[in-house]
Amino acid sequence: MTLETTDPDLLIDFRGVSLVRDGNTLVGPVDWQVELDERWVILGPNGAGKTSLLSMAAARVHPSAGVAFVLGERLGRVELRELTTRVGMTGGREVERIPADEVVEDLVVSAGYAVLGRWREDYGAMDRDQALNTLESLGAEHLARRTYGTLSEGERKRVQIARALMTDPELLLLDEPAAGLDLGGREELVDRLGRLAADPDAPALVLITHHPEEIPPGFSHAMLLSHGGVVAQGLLDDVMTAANLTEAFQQQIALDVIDGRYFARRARRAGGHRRAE
Ligand SMILES: Nc1ncnc2c1ncn2[C@@H]1O[C@H](COP(=O)(O)OP(=O)(O)OP(=O)(O)O)[C@@H](O)[C@H]1O
Repeated sequence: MTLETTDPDLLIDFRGVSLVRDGNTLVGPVDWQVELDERWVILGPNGAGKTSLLSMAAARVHPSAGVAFVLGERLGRVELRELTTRVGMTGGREVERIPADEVVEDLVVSAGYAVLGRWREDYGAMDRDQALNTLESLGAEHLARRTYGTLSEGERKRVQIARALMTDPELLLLDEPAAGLDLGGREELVDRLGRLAADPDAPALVLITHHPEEIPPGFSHAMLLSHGGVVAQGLLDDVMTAANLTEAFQQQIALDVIDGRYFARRARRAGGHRRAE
């Protein structure tokens, strides 16, 4: 591949990509390729550069250095706005601007028109059906007539994902979708995202999380970031090791895999074991 072209099977093709602000490198240089049917998780401590990397994949910002293709278009050579409608993203600033009195169905259906808090008369029956189907796929169809402000945090997260899916994006980026959820809400969301990951018609997925417990079953690849650099990336099982997590989080981490899920904790020092009575 030349600097001007990318493999058509790659939805994200980053080569030596960095994002620099005020002289500080927030992330990079990163080489990263995401294929059509891949489901990626990006994991790393606070400030590692996860959101910075995702904002370039979302075509929200241009890289400061390197060559970046998103959905076959080279960032810097294409109007970012042309790409943003093809990439769904949740967890960005837009979420804070959702009016409390917005009806859930309207919120989801209006995604196709990239508007917030504005109900248009000309949404067709097909749009409404698609919105209800999308809500249903996330187990949220019963919330369709509720106002957004009355929803629990877990319900809001599912509605936000439904809104992001409404435009049939080719790539869906989820920035900490389980943040702020209680145990039940987290497990419900992990289950829904696992089903999305298993759906062959679903877009390619990239999910940011701080916690291995939040990686849904069916995710295929992972990238571990620390201090703006890549600690490891590749197949999920190869990347999710105690040694890699220990390096990324700069403390001794022990890791268990139970029912295809990862559970991490700080490793006990020898002799430090106390049994619960
Ligand atoms: N516009 C900016 N100017 C300067 N520094 C920035 C800017 N945006 C982010 N940073 C810094 O860049 C680093 C990476 O931020 P980023 O939000 O990408 O990390 P993150 O891994 O998503 O963190 P978190 O897990 O806490 O959300 C942080 O140290 C942050 O303070």
